[in-house]
Amino acid sequence: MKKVNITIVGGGSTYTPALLDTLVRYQDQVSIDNLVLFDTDEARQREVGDFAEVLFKERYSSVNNIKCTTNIEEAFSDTDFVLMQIRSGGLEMRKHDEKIPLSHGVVGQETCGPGGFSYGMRTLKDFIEIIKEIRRQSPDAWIINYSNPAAIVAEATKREFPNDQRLINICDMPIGIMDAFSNILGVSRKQLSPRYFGLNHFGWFTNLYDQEGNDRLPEIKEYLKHDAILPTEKAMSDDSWKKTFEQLAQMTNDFDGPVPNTYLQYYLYPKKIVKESDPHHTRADQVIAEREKEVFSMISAVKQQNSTEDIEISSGVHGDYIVDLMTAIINNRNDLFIIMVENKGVIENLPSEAMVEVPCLVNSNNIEPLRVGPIDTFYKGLIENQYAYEKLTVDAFYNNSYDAALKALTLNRTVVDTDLAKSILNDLIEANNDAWPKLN
Ligand SMILES: NC(=O)c1ccc[n+]([C@@H]2O[C@H](COP(=O)([O-])OP(=O)(O)OC[C@H]3O[C@@H](n4cnc5c(N)ncnc54)[C@H](O)[C@@H]3O)[C@@H](O)[C@H]2O)c1
Ligand SMILES: O=P(O)(O)OC[C@H]1O[C@H](O[C@H]2[C@H](O)[C@@H](O)[C@@H](O)O[C@@H]2CO)[C@H](O)[C@@H](O)[C@@H]1O
Ligand SMILES: [Mn+2]
Repeated sequence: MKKVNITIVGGGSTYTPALLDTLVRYQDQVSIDNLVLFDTDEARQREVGDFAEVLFKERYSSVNNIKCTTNIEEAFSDTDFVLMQIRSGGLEMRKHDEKIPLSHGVVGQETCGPGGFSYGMRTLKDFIEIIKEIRRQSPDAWIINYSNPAAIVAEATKREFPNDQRLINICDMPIGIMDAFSNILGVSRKQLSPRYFGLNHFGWFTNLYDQEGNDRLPEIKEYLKHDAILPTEKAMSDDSWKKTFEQLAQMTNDFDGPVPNTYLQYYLYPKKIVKESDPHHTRADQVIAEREKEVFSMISAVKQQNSTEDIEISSGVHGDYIVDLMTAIINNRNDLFIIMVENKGVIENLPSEAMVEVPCLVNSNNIEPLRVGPIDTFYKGLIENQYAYEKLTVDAFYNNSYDAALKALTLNRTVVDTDLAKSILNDLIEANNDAWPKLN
């Protein structure tokens, strides 16, 4: 098997230990030569690097070299795969993204509404610079991006790198949802083949075929008429994720048609979401107190005993999905993944240039979207509105345009009112300061 060099950008991410664990578990499918962790936060990355040393020495010792660097010029030479999971501004800035909109009575969320807008403006600044450097050092590397807000990132990267066929934006939410569905159906997720359409964090399942070709989605819809579906993953076992999955039942029953992604709750029930949010303690506070703390305690425990034995390296679909995609490319498998791609007629009655999220067949040379065809008025209307918001956000970034930013936020279903959009935007500008381009 050909050996590959892998770089993880956001080496200090809370998701990196589980991703490394997945790479260890998949060593019969992907053989690693050199592994690089790149992060701007040296202390944070050192911790994950120390963890990697112990993990690989114990369970994957054939890896030639593991390097940690904060020097971007050292990160990408001769790399084959770059896996990206950066959080520009960290969880501290996520608090502002969530709390500022909530202080105005608007949904405060990591990737949706004004919070996603704010996070997007920060991310693009860092992200584009990193991709340029990757392409300077390793023009043929595959770049698989998880960094959020993925919809905004995908729209910007399409504009900035229009001919780059090896830059892939993905999200694990659809398969996180599929895991929960497969649990109800008693079928493993990998035996289910989804049909899905929309934008990132803004899509719907239309079918869920099993290996005999039967569509099992009607069973899910029937189930949701009287029972809630709960997340299956440990990473999603807390109350806020349970609540999110519970809302899926109402969303599915309120509208006749396909089954929505859980993220649609922020757009379809914004008043309810705000009412149930605590503007002083948001998801960012919870992640800092829980996931971040747990991951770094786990690392301390591994370092202390110099072994991973009997220590649970909390994993979920996140690591598996990115590595499954990587191995489908390496091994030319033609497997199906839900990916963000340029529409180009896949969803017949949406703009050709929209970055849609649809099932695609992936092999060593191609990412081939499955045709969706035309979609119904309700979904078309929602998606066109949301895509206009995404485009204007990217316009605001590239043109340093306050006007485009105001139009983006006014269009967003979580805001709507212009005066409200203006107040939120002004507060976000102040909080983000130099982390955003200056808007004129
Ligand atoms: N697409 C998806 O479905 C999906 C799923 C889960 C997480 N995510 C995303 O993954 C990312 C990581 O999440 P997290 O909770 O682990 O965040 P985190 O803050 O724990 O980790 C992110 C890491 O990125 C580093 N970083 C920030 N800016 C950087 C830059 N310019 N260059 C290099 N490194 C940089 C930080 O120092 C930090 O170590 C976020 O963007 C999150 O939204 C996406
Ligand atoms: O609020 P957070 O930081 O816990 O999560 C936000 C992310 O939520 C989704 O990711 C899920 C993922 O789908 C699931 O498989 C598991 O790994 O947990 C993640 C959440 O912890 C979403 O797709 C991401 O885009 C969000 O960043
Ligand atoms: Mn996602």
